[in-house]
Amino acid sequence: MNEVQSVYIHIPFCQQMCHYCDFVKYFYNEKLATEYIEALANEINTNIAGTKNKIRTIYIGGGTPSALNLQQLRSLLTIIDTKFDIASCEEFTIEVNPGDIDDEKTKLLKDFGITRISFGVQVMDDKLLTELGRIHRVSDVYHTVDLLTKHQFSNISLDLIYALPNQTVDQFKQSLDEVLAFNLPHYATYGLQIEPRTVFYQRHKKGLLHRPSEDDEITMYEILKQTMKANGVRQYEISNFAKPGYESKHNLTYWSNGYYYGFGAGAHGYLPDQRITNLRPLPAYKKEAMTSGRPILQTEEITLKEKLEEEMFLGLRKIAGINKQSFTQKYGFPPEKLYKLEITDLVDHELLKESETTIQLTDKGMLLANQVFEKFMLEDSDLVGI
Ligand SMILES: C[S@@+](CC[C@H](N)C(=O)[O-])C[C@H]1O[C@@H](n2cnc3c(N)ncnc32)[C@H](O)[C@@H]1O
Ligand SMILES: C[S@@+](CC[C@H](N)C(=O)[O-])C[C@H]1O[C@@H](n2cnc3c(N)ncnc32)[C@H](O)[C@@H]1O
Ligand code: SF4
Repeated sequence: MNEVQSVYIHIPFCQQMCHYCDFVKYFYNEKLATEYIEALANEINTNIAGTKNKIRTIYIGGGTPSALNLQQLRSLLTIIDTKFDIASCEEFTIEVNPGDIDDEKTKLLKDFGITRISFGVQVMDDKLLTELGRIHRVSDVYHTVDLLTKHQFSNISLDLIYALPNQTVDQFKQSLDEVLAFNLPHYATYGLQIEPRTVFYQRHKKGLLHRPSEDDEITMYEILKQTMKANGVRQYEISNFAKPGYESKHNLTYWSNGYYYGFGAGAHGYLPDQRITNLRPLPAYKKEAMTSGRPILQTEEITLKEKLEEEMFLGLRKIAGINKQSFTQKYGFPPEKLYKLEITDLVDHELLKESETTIQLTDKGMLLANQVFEKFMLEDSDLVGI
């Protein structure tokens, strides 16, 4: 599909700075956030002509979109509602942090046609939450699930992080059982990454972070996969699990190498053959968004070589893997034409499995995904004669 399917909108404000997080975010401040929504409106209006444009998915992420106050949320949703046809949109997600929404905010989200909530829980243990620098507590999780249910939100995705400092395998199991008891249709579960520019990174460098062993992390991932399966929540991506029909359509745009707009500070977009990265610092973003409406840090042309590499890295993240026929339709030749040796080698090492129709990661391949993806990097000379 050669058209833009999705819209991502970034809200870079949080009530807290979690110790592990390096996404684009600032402490929430009412004035700053109001100015930001104005800048965002200008960026969207400059880049999207007309009104009620058809789009398959919209995702408001952050930062913490639910940190905005009622008026700011209303302004944001009004801009989106003017520019995009929400009624025909297949999935409209907003990220919500536990304890951040009340009756009024939840009703507003419902009234504006939001269909999916991505809920940032991380772990069901007050001590571990405190150590992560989170401000919510387990009781907030229960309260927010009740509120969402009361307002008839049923398409909820819950985020967990595992392999946290001081977390045992048993504690992880307990968190998993507790969130599965909510019986939600979607769970995203990430192994903790230690990112530069975070408190955890500094502690890690000083040897002060007590992370679980690699074996424990692998055990947690295996428990995760087994427990989800036993509960009828199917793995459809390395870190994502859903009941049938609830796979995230927005994220599937990313993993299918589809096109999307990215609006807001630090957001990235992928438009036909161009990757666009927005300015990250808030003052620079605001200034440019208010003047030119194009607050862009860089625009990169995506060459065929990069497109093919990304098709493989992103496609293999999906449990369904790469469909050879779809690949051939898109590029005019099958993946084996370019990657025959690599595929054979990875199959021999039990990192990939190949059938007539698909190429997929094995369970072992999922644990070593980055090593697999590396093998699909190309040299310009590989494309000669293609
Ligand atoms: C950037 S956050 C935004 C959503 C929301 N503010 C929250 O905190 O849940 C999106 C998700 O990324 C994941 N995440 C962020 N930093 C991470 C890290 N260093 N390692 C693993 N997962 C991380 C968390 O699960 C989080 O829910
Ligand atoms: C880590 S994912 C979590 C998705 C969630 N588990 C779900 O299934 O809905 C979401 C985060 O990725 C980042 N993100 C997603 N799309 C983005 C884009 N186009 N530009 C910049 N950041 C993006 C945002 O920080 C967002 O909070
Ligand atoms: S994890 Fe979420 S709430 Fe915490 S700092 Fe990152 S974006 Fe903000």
